[in-house]
Amino acid sequence: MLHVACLTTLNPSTDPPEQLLPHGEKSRRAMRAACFFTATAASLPLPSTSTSSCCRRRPASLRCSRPRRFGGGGVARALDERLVEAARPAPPAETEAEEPGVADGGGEGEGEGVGPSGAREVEEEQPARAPVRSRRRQPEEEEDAPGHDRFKLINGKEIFQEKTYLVGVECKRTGGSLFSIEESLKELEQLADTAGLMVVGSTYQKLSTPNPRTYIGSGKVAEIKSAIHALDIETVIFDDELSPGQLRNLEKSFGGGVRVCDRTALILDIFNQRAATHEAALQVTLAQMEYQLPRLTKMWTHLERQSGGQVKGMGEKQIEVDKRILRTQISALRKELESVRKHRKLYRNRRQSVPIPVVSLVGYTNAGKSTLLNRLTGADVLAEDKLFATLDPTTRRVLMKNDTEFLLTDTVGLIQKLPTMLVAAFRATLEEISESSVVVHLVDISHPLAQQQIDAVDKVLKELDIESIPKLVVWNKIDNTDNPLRVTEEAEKQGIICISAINGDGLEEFCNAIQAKLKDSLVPIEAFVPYDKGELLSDIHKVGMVEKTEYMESGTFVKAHVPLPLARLLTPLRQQVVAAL
Ligand SMILES: Nc1nc2c(ncn2[C@@H]2O[C@H](COP(=O)(O)OP(=O)(O)OP(=O)(O)O)[C@@H](O)[C@H]2O)c(=O)[nH]1
Ligand SMILES: [Mg+2]
Repeated sequence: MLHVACLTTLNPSTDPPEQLLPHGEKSRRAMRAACFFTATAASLPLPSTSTSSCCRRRPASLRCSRPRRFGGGGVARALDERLVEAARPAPPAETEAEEPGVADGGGEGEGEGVGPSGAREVEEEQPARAPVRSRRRQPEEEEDAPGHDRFKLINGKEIFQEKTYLVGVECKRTGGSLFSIEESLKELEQLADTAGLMVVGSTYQKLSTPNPRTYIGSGKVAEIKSAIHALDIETVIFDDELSPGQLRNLEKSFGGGVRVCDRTALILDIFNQRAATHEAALQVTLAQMEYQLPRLTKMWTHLERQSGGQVKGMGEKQIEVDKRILRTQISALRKELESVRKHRKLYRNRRQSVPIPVVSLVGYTNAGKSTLLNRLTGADVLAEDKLFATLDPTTRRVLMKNDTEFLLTDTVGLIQKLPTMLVAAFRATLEEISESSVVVHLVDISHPLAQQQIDAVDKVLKELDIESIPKLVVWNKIDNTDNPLRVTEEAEKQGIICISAINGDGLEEFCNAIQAKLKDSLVPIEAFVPYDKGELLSDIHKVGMVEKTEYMESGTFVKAHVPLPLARLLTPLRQQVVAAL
């Protein structure tokens, strides 16, 4: 079971969601705290998996280098605080409600280049508080609590829309980026929206190289700090992956409980929100833990402070303990994932024993893959105008007009700057693609960045090493283009099929093109099928292309193109041809 982990509510069963939100003047911060859920299986001991039906989740379980009093942190924070809770000595009764101190950080570049309101003052400013409890809002609270209108229902869960500011960097040196900085920020905004955040502003900076301490220059840091105050920002998201040190330094510079995270954490959070199966949940949790490992901070300096420095160095030691616990969890998760994968492989092998060719749908997120699968097979896969609607591959049978069939597999959507740990985590899922007979690269041709999206997908496909599999490029959403006729003409010139998965245009041509591609992957055979093996003949008709059949005294002579597994199965009958004729 995938636990819903409220950051300071370590046991959902003992902290029922009915517990009340604080309201009145505490409301804004308190609300952030109260909705601070993450569906990540990040608990100690080893997380188990399956989406919890539990109530409210905090949006974007975005990392935070240190525990906070309110809001903040998501998965990373859940891990941090869990580790603190698991290992901290029982406090005396009157101090029970105290926050376990804030980290001084530690790690590269720590504390350097911070703004005038240094981290320490900011930390001291934060008031002591009672442990944050997860709870549902009571109806009577709805109107009282300022910001109640910022709760949004996403995937059946109530998400608090944090005010978010986006930051990008255009690096002159690295160049070669598929997307311009404006385009990339626009996509980041879509990702933030998918995660349930409320984007209220953005900025970017052109740099020859990113600042190793704060990623952006000090002037930009100051500018963002002003925006944070002016717009009441709660979360700042960077468009590129930040180092643990950069994250910490930025949080210190911005101060005031503002959360800083990066695109990777945001994507991980969306995946976490959307993981619907055991395997997907395991994969996402593993990726999140691996992301978090180098970002664990020493949270134990509160002990050093409390004891007047007598336990100096304890924070240092504790971080090692925390890391060890996390590593143990990671290796247990890997083992669990391995066994889940073994099961799936068994299932796949069974599927391969039915010699129906498999066609994989790949493409940029939101290209319309699930819509196409649903349209062709009557499946009921979630298709919506959000990024990463699909995480798990779904396979369905498509019956073509001439009674031949193939299996169509919908896969997880791809995106530029896909976090490497996610590619690694989802490699096994993506490997299904490598076992298909044809790969369909579905493109949202109505998207202004269609070409960049094509290039980004090709880049990942190259990594998967599947170039030997016949590929069919299909332009989808033709109905959504300004000039469908001109686009179709252009497509014809390039031998590309145009479809509209939503209204069904071009689906017949699509199926014919699949059939032609499949033929490329079929093996020509001639076989003599005895009448008592009639089911083999019907398999040949179903999955192959029959050129000639001749009914003879004791069986049928057939000349056809069939998938390799079936050709193998027919080997003895192929040898009988000579004898039969
Ligand atoms: N106008 C138009 N919209 C489409 C078409 N096909 C899909 N859509 C819409 O595009 C959005 C995304 O569709 P999905 O099928 O979820 O896309 P996907 O490729 O499966 O997305 P991920 O699962 O995120 O990778 C939905 O709102 C669909 O209704 C089409 O042919 N025309
Ligand atoms: Mg989908």
